[in-house]
Amino acid sequence: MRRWYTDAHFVLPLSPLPVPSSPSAMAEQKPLMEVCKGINGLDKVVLRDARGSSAEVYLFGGQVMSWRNYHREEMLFVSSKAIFKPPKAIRGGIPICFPQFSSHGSLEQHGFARNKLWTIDTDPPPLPSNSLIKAFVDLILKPTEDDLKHWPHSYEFRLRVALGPGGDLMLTSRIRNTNVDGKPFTFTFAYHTYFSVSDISEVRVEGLETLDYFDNLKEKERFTEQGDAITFESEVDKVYLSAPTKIAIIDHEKKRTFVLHKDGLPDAVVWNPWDRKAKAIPDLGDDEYKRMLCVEAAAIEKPITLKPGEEWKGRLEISAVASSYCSGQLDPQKVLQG
Ligand SMILES: O=P(O)(O)OC[C@H]1O[C@H](O)[C@H](O)[C@@H](O)[C@@H]1O
Repeated sequence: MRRWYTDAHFVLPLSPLPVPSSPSAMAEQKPLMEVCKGINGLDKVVLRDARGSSAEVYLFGGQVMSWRNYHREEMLFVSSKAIFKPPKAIRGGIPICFPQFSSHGSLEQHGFARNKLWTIDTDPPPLPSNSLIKAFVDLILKPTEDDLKHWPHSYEFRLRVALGPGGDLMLTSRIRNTNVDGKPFTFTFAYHTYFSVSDISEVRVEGLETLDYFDNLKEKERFTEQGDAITFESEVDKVYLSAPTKIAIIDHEKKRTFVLHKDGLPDAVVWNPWDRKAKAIPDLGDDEYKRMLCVEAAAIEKPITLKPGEEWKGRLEISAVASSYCSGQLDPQKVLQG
């Protein structure tokens, strides 16, 4: 594998560059993976595939901040008031909640991973030879001496962000216990994904019907969801337990369906702050709750425990498909072929 480094730029072709279809396509051809400056000079990695989909990952937070389809349409929501000043977490994209989801423990809300500067692994493990992935980056987070004072565990967290065939966004987290004192550690986790939606009142979530959930708005009391797809008309903050591996977010107005495929992440959080809470969140516009929905693949109810040397893996794949989507049909392949 070849690599180029310059002071301002770091470019890593992951496979032979695609053959452009025309001279203008040739002029537009850009590297599949590039490191450059984002908002407020923060470093970001840009991934692109040959057909024009892309993803942007900020090293601060290891946070995916953009995911665009072939038509260059943005799939993720980022608040217009988002603050890009470490160590404040950025409101939007896909913050990583680790080693604690929400306030389920003694650490700061959602743990510290979203407030840390991650590094790029310049020599990542290779993709499997049969992989269809065209562009990817591996980010790594390890504790500093100072971090160990707050959470006394050594770990290596490797986050792989990839663009799959069809422009899907693929996130793989591998967390390894590297403690040398023989001690296990326990954590909870979420991919806190902010989806961009046309109008929250026109959105339906399928796949969570009849599940049990903890309602964060009712002191985490346990309830059972009714049989209908989930729709939105007020604040929602629920942790659905043992959710299926596939969940669909159907945006009627945009005629778009997001299909989430999760693995190693049993739970799913659904959050929309609605009008009153949106006004109380300083880095969210008053009306922006209408254009966002968080559906978060997570491991919360049963925290993960790792002994030294053990590794945990949690994967999320998201595809965005045109909604000729049939209700109740959660297989993205069928949707694409339909
Ligand atoms: O404001 P943040 O710390 O980013 O948290 C935003 C939201 O995250 C999750 O979805 C939680 O379930 C909510 O209770 C929380 O309000």
